[in-house]
Amino acid sequence: MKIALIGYGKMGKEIEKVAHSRGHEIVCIIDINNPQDFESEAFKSADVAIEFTNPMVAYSNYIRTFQAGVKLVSGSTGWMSEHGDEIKRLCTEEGKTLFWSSNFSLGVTIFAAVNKYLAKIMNQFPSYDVTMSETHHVHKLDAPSGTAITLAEGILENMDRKDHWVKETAATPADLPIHSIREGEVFGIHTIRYESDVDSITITHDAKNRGGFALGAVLAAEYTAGNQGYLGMSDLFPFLNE
Ligand SMILES: NC(=O)C1=CN([C@@H]2O[C@H](COP(=O)(O)OP(=O)(O)OC[C@H]3O[C@@H](n4cnc5c(N)ncnc54)[C@H](OP(=O)(O)O)[C@@H]3O)[C@@H](O)[C@H]2O)C=CC1
Ligand SMILES: O=C(O)C1=N[C@H](C(=O)O)C[C@H](O)C1
Repeated sequence: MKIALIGYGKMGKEIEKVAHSRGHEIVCIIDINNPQDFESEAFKSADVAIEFTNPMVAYSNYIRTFQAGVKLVSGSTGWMSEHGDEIKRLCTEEGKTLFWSSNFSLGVTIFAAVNKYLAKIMNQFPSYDVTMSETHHVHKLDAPSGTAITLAEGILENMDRKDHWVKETAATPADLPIHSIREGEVFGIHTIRYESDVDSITITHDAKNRGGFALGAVLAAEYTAGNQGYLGMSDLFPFLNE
C-alpha cells in the first residue's frame, strides 16, 4: 500500500518504521516546511495519508487532504471540540474519508471497552465516586488528553449520576473531574478510580513506548484503504459495539 505521512515528528517517524515492517511504501512526507506537497502527484498517488501533527493545524491538513482526494487516518488530538461536527459531516454527507481515534493502541482499545463495562456496573453502586487522571510528557500541547476525553465520554454514556467531564476539580457531584499531569517523557498513562468510604477500585493503562500507537495507526490505514466515511476503532474491532 502507498502511504503519505503528514507530520514527521515523534509519531510520524514511529509510523514510518511500522509501515515499512508491514511492507508498505512511504510515497510522500509533508512536514511544516513543505505544505505545497499536498498538491504533488506523489501525495495524490497515496492510498491513504496518516496525519499526526497538533491541535492547531490538524483541521487544515484534513481539508487539504480531502481536496487532494486522498483518504485519511489521523491521531491528532485537541481539534475535535471546534471542528468535529464539520469534519464528521464532510465524511458522512460529502464522500470524504477520515479514520480518527484519540488513541490507536490496541491496549487502550481494550481498556476503553473495560471502562464502559465498569461504568455500567458502577451505575448500580452510587456509593462510589469516579475520577480520572492522565500523565503525559512535557511537550504535549493539549489537556486533558484526547484519550481521557474519550474515556470520560464512555463513563458519561453509562453512568446516570454524571453529566459532563471537567478539568481538575469537581464543582458538583455530577462533574467527572480529569486531572492532567505533565512530566518528563511519559508516553501516556490513564487511570480511572472509583472510590467509596470503604475501598477503591482503580484501572490503569500505561504505554511503554509509541510502538502500540503506531501499529494501530497502520492497521487503521490498511482498513481505511478498503472502506469509506467517518471511521473509528469500533469499525476496525466490531466487538466494541457489543
Ligand atoms: N491517537 C493516538 O494514538 C496518538 C495521538 N497523538 C497525537 O498526535 C499528535 C502528534 O504527536 P507527536 O508526533 O508526538 O508530536 P510531534 O510534535 O513530535 O510531531 C508533530 C509534527 O508535526 C509537524 N507539524 C507542525 N505543523 C505542521 C503542519 N502544518 N503540517 C505538517 N506537519 C506539521 C511538527 O513540526 P515542528 O516540530 O517543526 O513544529 C512535528 O514534526 C498530537 O496531537 C498527539 O496528541 C500522539 C500519540 C498517539
Ligand atoms: O500526545 C501524546 O503523546 C499522546 N496523545 C494522545 C492523547 O491525547 O490521548 C494519545 C496518547 O496518550 C499519547
